[in-house]
Amino acid sequence: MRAAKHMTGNLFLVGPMGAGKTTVGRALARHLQKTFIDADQELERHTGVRIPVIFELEGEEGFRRREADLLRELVSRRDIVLATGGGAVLREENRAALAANGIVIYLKASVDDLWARTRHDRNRPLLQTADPRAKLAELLQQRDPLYREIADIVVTSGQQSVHQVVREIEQKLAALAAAPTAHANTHG
Ligand SMILES: Nc1ncnc2c1ncn2[C@@H]1O[C@H](COP(=O)(O)OP(=O)(O)OP(=O)(O)O)[C@@H](O)[C@H]1O
Ligand SMILES: O=C(O)C1=C[C@@H](O)[C@@H](O)[C@H](O)C1
Ligand SMILES: [Mg+2]
Repeated sequence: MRAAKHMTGNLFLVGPMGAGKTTVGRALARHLQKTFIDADQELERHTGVRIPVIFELEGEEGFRRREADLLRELVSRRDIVLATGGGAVLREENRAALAANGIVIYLKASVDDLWARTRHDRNRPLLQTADPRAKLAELLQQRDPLYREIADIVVTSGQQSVHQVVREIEQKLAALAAAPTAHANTHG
């Protein structure tokens, strides 16, 4: 029998800052005619301020609490493509909610690609350090096992175009649908 997570129509993108969750997620949703939601943008819409301001006022802990509250609500939706924040997998509660309520897609990229894609953007408070490239590498090392833990599909976005990444996701989704139990993670 297909697990409940396969029946929700939900696709959850996880992965580090700059992997392309927002960009690929939007294109994937358009392609599959699903509703696109970006968790970071939803938080900004709810609070009326940018993410660095939430970090400034409430610290990372406050941001994580808001993120977990929002995710709890979003995973109950149906037929959405959700781009999660890069640190959404840190809380066990979030990982369980994502794994149980949709197909989880881990978007991977090398540290060099992540750095190239994030270096000019100042909306990522965790990268406002003396050595943001080293921070990206450190975060990836810490979080890669957490992304993998809940991933049904892993896609490397590397040098591929957004269109190519969407096509690869679509192919891997088809393979998963043909043999869901062979790929299902332990939360399914
Ligand atoms: N496959 C790709 N090829 C080239 N550039 C890409 C690709 N995917 C995303 N980008 C670019 O990389 C930058 C970061 O992408 P995006 O904002 O989608 O990442 P993200 O995973 O959502 O990051 P965050 O977790 O910080 O929200 C954007 O400028 C985007 O246009
Ligand atoms: O990797 C992270 O911890 C973060 C990634 C972004 O998507 C935002 O959620 C925020 O900047 C924190
Ligand atoms: Mg994003």
